This record gives sequence, structure tokens and C-alpha cells, in this order.
Amino acid sequence: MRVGYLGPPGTFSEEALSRCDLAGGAERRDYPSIADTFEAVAKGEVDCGLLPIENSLEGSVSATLDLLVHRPGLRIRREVLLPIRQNLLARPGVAFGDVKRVLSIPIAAAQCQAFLRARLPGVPLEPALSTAEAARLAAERPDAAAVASRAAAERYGLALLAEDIQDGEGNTTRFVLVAREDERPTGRDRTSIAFTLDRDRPGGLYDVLGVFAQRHINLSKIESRPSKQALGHYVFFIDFEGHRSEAAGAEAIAGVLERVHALHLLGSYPRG
Ligand SMILES: O=C(O)C(=O)Cc1ccccc1
Repeated sequence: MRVGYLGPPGTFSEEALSRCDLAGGAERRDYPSIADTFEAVAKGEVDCGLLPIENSLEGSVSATLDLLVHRPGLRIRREVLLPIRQNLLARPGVAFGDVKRVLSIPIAAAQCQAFLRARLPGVPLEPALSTAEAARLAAERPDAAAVASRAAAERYGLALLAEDIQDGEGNTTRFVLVAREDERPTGRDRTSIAFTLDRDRPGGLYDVLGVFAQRHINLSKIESRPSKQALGHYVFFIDFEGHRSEAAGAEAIAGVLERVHALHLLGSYPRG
């Protein structure tokens, strides 16, 4: 089995992959971006791919949600929850006063806004494709620091300028393993769907939510993203407890189908 992830080695995605039972003993391939990882699975270059989907401080990873909807065909087969500790890394000998650029993937830098504003006021953020890529670049630049993991510091020979710099406690990221096929029910599953509504009318979303409420099906997430068709037109994402091939889940999906314009089944998978 071949598994793709957002590289280079030393990312949180790689750490999440190590916690994924399916991936035990699998051959790992790293890709430069979330989109490249997704494409590699869609093309069959790898059997599955691990993508960050949601962070407890920053919310959804829009790149992942958009790919699941706009490049349909892949299914979520696992979810992995990873506690995240961010650090400020720089070449050994670099002090705070030397740092003229902060490098990281924007979702990681956003988890440390308060720290960066307090300790590096006015220092611009230079976006990188991942935390480990930021660390790799910082190893070549004495004017830069990276927001990344301790593992990335060790791998790229960087010192820890500051540890545990994320805003608030309990910073956790949810990752999903996507593949070209579905997962079988385990009895403790979650299902992710995405849909658009027919037209702008009172109660459209309420009707869809009612399908779950009437069946006493618990929702664990609801989110909307622009549909990319027009301002004010949205794709809604819902996660609910249960598997889509079990009676309650299948009935709920049939009910949703009657009330929406388009429905995407993003997958049923064991709850993490
Ligand atoms: O860049 C990484 O290390 C990733 O795996 C993406 C990411 C970034 C910040 C928090 C969680 C995941």
C-alpha cells in the first residue's frame, strides 16, 4: 500500500500518518501541496492520501474541503486527531532581533497570531506550502524563522527560538485519509456529506437539518463554503454519526437527497 502526504518529511501530516492504523507498514510518498497529494490519489499514483481538514483554533482547511467537492470521486476512509504544538525555529545563533520574515503554511501561522504579534511585531509572514517546507527554507536563511514542529527542528538542524507558541490550549487538527473506495461499517462510524440547495427560499437548510433531527441522528459538524458559482451561493458540509450503508444513515441520505440540489457523499469511516 502506498500513502501520500503533505511533505517534506517533518510535517504534522507525516506525524498524523504514523498514528493511522491503515498506514502501518505502508510506503510513504510526500507531495509538495495538499492539492498534489489529492491528485496523486485521484490518479492512482498512491492508494490513499492524508489531508488536514480542520483545526480547533483556525477552523476548516479550505483547500481540502474544496477539493473534496470540486474534484469528486475520493472518499474519506479514516479520521485522525492530532494535538498540535507549534514552535518558532531558526538557524542556531539567530536571535529574535535577527528575524525579518516568518515562514509557514498560513494555517500554522494563524494558530500563533497572538505570539507573533507580541514577540515579532510588524514582521511579515511569508507563506510556505507546509510547516516542514518552511523549516527547510529557514535552514538556508539567517533572516528567517519558521513556525513548525519539534520534529521539523531536529530534521532540518534548527534551534527552538520559542516553544509551544500556539494561541490557547487544546490545539488539535483533524486529518482525513482519502482513497478511491469506501469503507465498510464498524458500528462506530461517521459520515461526511456536502450539498447545495435548490434555490434561495425560507427554510431550505432547516428542512435538511430536520431529516437528521427527526431520526435523532447527532451531527458533529456543519460548515458552509462558497460554491464558487455566485456570491451568496454556498456548499454545506455536514458530518453525522452513523454509516451510509446502515439503515438510519441510508434513510437520512435518501431524505437529504429529496431536499437538495446536488449531494456529494464524502465517505463513511470509523470515528477517530
Ligand atoms: O504543514 C504541515 O505540517 C501540515 O501537515 C499541515 C498542517 C499545518 C498546521 C497544523 C496542522 C496541519
